[in-house]
Amino acid sequence: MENPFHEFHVHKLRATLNITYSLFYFLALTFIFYYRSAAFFLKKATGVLFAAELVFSFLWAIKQPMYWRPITRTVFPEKLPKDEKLPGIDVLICTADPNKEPTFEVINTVISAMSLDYPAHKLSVYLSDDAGASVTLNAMKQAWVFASWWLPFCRKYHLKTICPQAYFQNPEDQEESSCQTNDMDFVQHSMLLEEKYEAFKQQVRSNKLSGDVDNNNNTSRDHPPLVQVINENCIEDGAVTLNPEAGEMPLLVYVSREKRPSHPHCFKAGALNALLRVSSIMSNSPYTLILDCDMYCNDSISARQAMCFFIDPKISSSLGWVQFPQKFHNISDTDIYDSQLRVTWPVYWPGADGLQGPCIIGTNVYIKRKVLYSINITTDDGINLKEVRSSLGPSNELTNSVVQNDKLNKTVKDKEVSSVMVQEAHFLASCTYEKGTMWGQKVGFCYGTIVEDAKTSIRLQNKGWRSIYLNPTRPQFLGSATTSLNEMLVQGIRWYGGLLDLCLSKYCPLIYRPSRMQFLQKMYYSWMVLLALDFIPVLCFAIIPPICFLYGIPVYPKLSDPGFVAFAFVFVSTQLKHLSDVVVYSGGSVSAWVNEQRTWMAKCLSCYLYGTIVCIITKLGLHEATFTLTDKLQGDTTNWYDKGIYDFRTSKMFLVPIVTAVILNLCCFIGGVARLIVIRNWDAMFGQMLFSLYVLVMGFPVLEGVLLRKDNARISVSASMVSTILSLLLLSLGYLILRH
Ligand SMILES: O=c1ccn([C@@H]2O[C@H](COP(=O)(O)OP(=O)(O)O[C@H]3O[C@H](CO)[C@@H](O)[C@H](O)[C@H]3O)[C@@H](O)[C@H]2O)c(=O)[nH]1
Ligand SMILES: [Mn+2]
Repeated sequence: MENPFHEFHVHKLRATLNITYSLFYFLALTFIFYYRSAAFFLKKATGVLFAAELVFSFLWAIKQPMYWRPITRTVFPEKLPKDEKLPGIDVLICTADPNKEPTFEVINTVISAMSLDYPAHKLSVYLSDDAGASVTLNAMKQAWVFASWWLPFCRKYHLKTICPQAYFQNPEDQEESSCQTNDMDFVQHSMLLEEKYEAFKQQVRSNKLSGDVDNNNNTSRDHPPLVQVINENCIEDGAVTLNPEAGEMPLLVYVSREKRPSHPHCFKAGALNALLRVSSIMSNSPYTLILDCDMYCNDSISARQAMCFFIDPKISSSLGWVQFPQKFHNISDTDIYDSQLRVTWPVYWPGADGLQGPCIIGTNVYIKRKVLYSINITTDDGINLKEVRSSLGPSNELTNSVVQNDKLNKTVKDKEVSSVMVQEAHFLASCTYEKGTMWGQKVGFCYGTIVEDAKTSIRLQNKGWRSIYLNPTRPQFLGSATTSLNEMLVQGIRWYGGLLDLCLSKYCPLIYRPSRMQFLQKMYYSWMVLLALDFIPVLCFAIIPPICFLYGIPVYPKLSDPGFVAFAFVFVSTQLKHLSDVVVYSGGSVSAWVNEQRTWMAKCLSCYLYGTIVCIITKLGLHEATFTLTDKLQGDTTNWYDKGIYDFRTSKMFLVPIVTAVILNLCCFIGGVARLIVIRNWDAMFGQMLFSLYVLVMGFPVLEGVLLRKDNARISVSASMVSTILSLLLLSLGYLILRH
């Protein structure tokens, strides 16, 4: 074999089918344009529809390259060199609010990262706590004690489920491990650990109850920096005692950067940059693993898997990051909101991998440290010290470590972090440190956005850094997905609004200069940042054809007209393509496909629409961008989600466009069919009738929520009223415009 560590496979058949499909689709679109421009001046309605079709086609076109070279990868971590030869890794984890992000879960993420199968002296774990909460700090200390028992257990039995909470909650995971070892010793050891785990859990919980007072919102926005190395020296007596035979443990550091109301804190990017600096002067590993606090390591092997690429001399010099997918532990069977983003991981991201590499998605990603320090890819010949210093800021320690790191894999790994170092770390975590430096611009994660991951990726890929996507069968990381309509919409507005905002800046992938991105890769990135604009065609298609149907105005060719075929092809094949993405490539069922269609329509009509609006008013300076954390506490919302019933308890504003579209189509469908029965021009109106019917089928849960349901998660009467009034307004407006 040519390459010992990894290999990849281009799905040639899939690619060929996709390219052929794109070609036919393109021809159909061309015909539609021809048809529309011929009839352009004849009717008012088709003019707007034509515009919507143009936007639709453009968005379709920029998405296509993602289908043209899908690749999947396999790694052989067992062939990696000996442990001494492996480079160090710093795990950087962020948390921001102990009330929305349960401390015990955050701590489980930390422990799972400490338990990665990697030499302990080459692994360091840093937690950034933006709230500066003492509960979190205390929990870290307790975690250290518990880890002193947990880590040897994981090592001894080569545990895969290295996150304690997951291990003790899922009996199958324990069984799987015991099958591997199959001995009494293991069972006893596991029971001992369970006792320690329960005690640890109680301790963290009771701490939280007594510690609530000091975690109000004020302290979270206004607190001094605090950096503390967690080890046996800072442990007070507790319910669990330290394991005297723990063996070597990874370095564990708690970092709470300084926050002051007068200083912008730049959300997660600010937190990560502080972690980058602090970790630089301590462990200074050449690689980092970025994790959200709600994403635990679900397997111990990911670090070695990532190294299979970084260590390969053929690709390592231009490889910036290795991205793993975001998978979730709280997905129900029906997954009505497509919370798992089903198609993204087996279809889109392998496609992006074939085009010089996927975007960073903020978590589950191994990034080469030097990439983030903006040291040019090509600088083999010396670094300009002065330049480095002026961009990194006044700390000499930091400059030195960065330069060292770049020269060779000289991981100065001294477990004894000196007090001088800790003092310097406080300086690096202060909120004035970045003043006058390049942090957030050319160094570290980018500021001025709420999607720091996408913006940073665009910057780095334009500089020529490549990336790799690895999607192993066993999910390496599991997180908590948003499982209520409200959470999903709030998160969606943040994502898609934030992405669109990039497109209206110099970071727009199509115009960014200078750029080393290839053309198809630019298209992939444009597709991503322009996702929100899908709402334009969907909104138009949901309103214009049905209203015209009601008033008997044809907007599509007659059924007997050959032109009908082009429209029918586009509509039907779009559905079939998506169906095949869901069923053939993502292992979903037909009902999963229906759910995805529904979710997509709901997203278009609310989060894409509002994301665009928020983006525009932010650009106009009428609104300040904020990072609204997702709620990781699963209250009674989970119940509805698990039962597969839509939970419509969200703001009226989000619901109204969705409900209006469905009510409008219902009215138009009933009225239109009545008219058809009288006038009998089926031939001319067939397309429109079918289209409205489709909207109604997809919108059925909405109709149910308005008309049939009596529970408290139904669509509120007021939302239904507003939507009905709005539909009537649209119908009257349509009447005025179309019939006069
Ligand atoms: O001021 C902040 C805000 C957020 N976070 C952390 O950022 C992470 C992501 O926040 P979350 O509420 O979980 O948002 P998600 O929408 O789930 O995050 C997704 O989207 C983000 C970009 O919008 C990416 O950064 C994330 O990696 C990606 O998982 C969490 O660990 C937070 O603690 C901070 O540390 N400081
Ligand atoms: Mn999250």
